[in-house]
Formats: sequence, structure tokens, C-alpha cells
Amino acid sequence: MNHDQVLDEFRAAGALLEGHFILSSGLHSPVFFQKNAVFMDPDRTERLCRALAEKAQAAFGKIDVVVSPAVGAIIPGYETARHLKARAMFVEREGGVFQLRRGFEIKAGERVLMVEDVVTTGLSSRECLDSIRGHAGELVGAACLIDRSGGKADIGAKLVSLASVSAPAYPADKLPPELAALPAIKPGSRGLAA
Ligand SMILES: O=P(O)(O)OC[C@H]1O[C@H](OP(=O)(O)OP(=O)(O)O)[C@H](O)[C@@H]1O
Ligand SMILES: O=C(O)c1cc(=O)[nH]c(=O)[nH]1
Ligand SMILES: [Mg+2]
Repeated sequence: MNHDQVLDEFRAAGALLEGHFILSSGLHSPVFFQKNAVFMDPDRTERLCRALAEKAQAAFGKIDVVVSPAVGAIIPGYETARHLKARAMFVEREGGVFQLRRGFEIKAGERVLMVEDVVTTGLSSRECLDSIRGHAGELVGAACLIDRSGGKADIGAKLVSLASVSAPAYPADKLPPELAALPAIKPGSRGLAA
């Protein structure tokens, strides 16, 4: 699946939103990839994650375990793992820090791939990778559906993406006037009260 086909899947799902969004990192953006509009369609999710699994396998070889950061990456992590014939686990925030819970266990020698839905600054990816590094197993790399940093985010591991896009994102005190004029919404889960 090429770059345009990936973006066409998001467009067809109504997942390419325009407005004023506060991202997980606190940056503000006029565009948002609402991945859940994609993931509610199992066939569309299968097409994208099969392509991501093929790309990850070509880059990293055999993968035994996929670990994804909750909430957004649970579904693509599971579906990508299905195509890789790997086990699927997720980390979730406990006291703000990503942890493997629910009996998830990585065994010594297992080859681990981190799967993220969307990468912006790479902060969530780095936090997820830090958590994985605290366990047994060999971290082989990372994969995401959309890298909206256009390849600029440094996650401290090799990252393959299905589509790389340079999407604008601004600190809160540097908003262009046309963006500042719009009401802001924060779609993600970081910082939500329990
Ligand atoms: O590269 P970053 O700057 O970290 O931004 C990308 C992250 O933001 C979103 O998660 P979010 O924390 O909004 O919650 P969600 O997974 O529940 O959507 C997305 O799922 C990535 O995990
Ligand atoms: O940076 C984010 O929080 C983010 C951006 C985006 O386009 N989609 C998403 O789910 N999260
Ligand atoms: Mg997330």
C-alpha cells in the first residue's frame, strides 16, 4: 500500500479532520488524524495493518511480540500482530507511566516490535519503548501507521511508517491567528482524569 492509498483510507473513513486540536504533546494543530474513525471499520483496519506488518517484517525480520501504547494503538497493535503471527500486548498509564499489566509477559529472547497509531513528537513512542526496555525480550524497532512529523520525530529506535506527512503543529503561545480564532478540542486520552 503506497502513501496515497494510506491517506485515501483515512480520507474515505472521514478520519482526516480540520479544525483546532490540542494534541497529546500539548501542541496545537489545524489537522487531526482521527484514527478511531478508521479502526471502527475492521476491513479497512485489516488492509492498513496487513501492509504495516509486511513493512515491519521486511525491516526487522521475525517478530514474536507486539506492544502498543493504550488507548489509541491497542487495535492496530492487535491487528498488526495477527498478520505477523505474533502475540499482542499493550501498555497503559499507571500514575501517568506506561506499564505492562493484565498478565502480559515478554519472555527472554523474544523479538519485540512497538506499534503506534500516529507519531507526532514521538513522546508517547519513547515512553512506550522505555517501558518495553524494562522487560525481558529484544526490542527490534517500531512501526506506525502515520508519522505526522514527516520523519523528524526521534523516538530512539528505528521507526517504519506506512505514511509520512509533515503536518503543522504549534506551541500554545505561537498560534497563527486563524487557528487561535477557532475553539480547541483535545481528542486523545493523555491527561484524562480517572
Ligand atoms: O508522538 P506524540 O506527540 O506522543 O503524539 C502521538 C500520540 O498521541 C496520541 O495518543 P494520546 O496520548 O492522544 O491518546 P490515545 O492513544 O488514547 O489516542 C496517539 O495515539 C499517539 O500515541
Ligand atoms: O499528536 C497527537 O496527539 C495526535 C495527532 C493525530 O493526528 N491523531 C492522533 O490521534 N493524535
Ligand atoms: Mg496514543
